[in-house]
Amino acid sequence: MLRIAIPNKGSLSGPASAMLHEAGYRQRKESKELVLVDPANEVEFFYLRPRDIAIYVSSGRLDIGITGRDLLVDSGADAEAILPLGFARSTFHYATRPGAAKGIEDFSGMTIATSYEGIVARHLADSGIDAAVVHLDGAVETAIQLGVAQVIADVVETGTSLRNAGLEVVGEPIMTSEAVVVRRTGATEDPEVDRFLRRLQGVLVARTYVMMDYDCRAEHLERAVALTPGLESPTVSPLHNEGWVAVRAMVPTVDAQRIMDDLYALGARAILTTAIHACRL
Ligand SMILES: Nc1ncnc2c1ncn2[C@@H]1O[C@H](COP(=O)(O)OP(=O)(O)OP(=O)(O)O)[C@@H](O)[C@H]1O
Ligand SMILES: O=P(O)(O)OC[C@H]1O[C@H](OP(=O)(O)OP(=O)(O)O)[C@H](O)[C@@H]1O
Ligand SMILES: [Mg+2]
Repeated sequence: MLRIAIPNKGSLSGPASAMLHEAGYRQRKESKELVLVDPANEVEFFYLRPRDIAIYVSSGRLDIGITGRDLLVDSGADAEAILPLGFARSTFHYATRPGAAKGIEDFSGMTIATSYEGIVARHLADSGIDAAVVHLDGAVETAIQLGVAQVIADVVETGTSLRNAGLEVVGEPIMTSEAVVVRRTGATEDPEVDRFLRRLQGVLVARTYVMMDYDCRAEHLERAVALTPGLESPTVSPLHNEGWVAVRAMVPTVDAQRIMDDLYALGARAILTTAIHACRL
């Protein structure tokens, strides 16, 4: 039975459970459930703190887990990201009060508050900056107002928390992050893990693509197919009306409306898109 670590709280928890549910796995009904067996799919889910997940996986006690790339790097655990999942996207930045530092080189001698000491200590060492790091569990933006630090290093998504605290970003992003599936570094191939990854990839594709069907005149087919090349190649079937064909291809959801306009302009008709609920490519 595959043993999988899942975030039990925070920004990663809801979207991770939603994705697993979409992939056909049982998920817990209430947040106090910490272990859940899904016998039909032969998996066991362990709901753990996202920060601890890479550590459990690197120990070999659990086969794989879902966590943030930043949490994986911060932990220093012997685990690697094997599939990006496209949610909990964020960047990791230094920030100060306006004018307190022109660049990160001005941080020497200052104190930096963060929940991600591992990332920050390594970045400072790599940049040759001698600054003190103080660990805080959260709400790090307030550390400057309360005089605990002159600089913070924290996750930024919309930037609202920084703005509300009157802070601004200094320097380039230290890293970008999103939810990832992690596995112990160098773990051997496992068909059960591959099946799990294929299911999640199916959800990612279903979320990113729609199926498009349309009819067009045979003489316009090449130009139409150039607009809808599909993932491998579109399906083309003859229509009862001579000189017309029906075309079916997957297209990226974000481009669907523009492609429909372009197909219509080419003379295609009965242009339909339908959602993909699940797939294996
Ligand atoms: N506002 C946000 N938007 C997107 N991703 C975020 C946001 N805040 C945190 N993350 C991501 O979520 C992960 C951190 O999850 P974690 O549960 O430790 O923190 P949290 O979501 O801030 O919850 P908590 O309230 O427990 O601090 C990291 O990968 C981080 O990049
Ligand atoms: O750029 P934004 O959209 O404002 O998002 C970033 C904020 O979200 C997270 O905080 P969270 O609300 O999880 O609280 P925490 O600081 O206690 O972890 C993160 O730590 C930042 O503070
Ligand atoms: Mg947080």
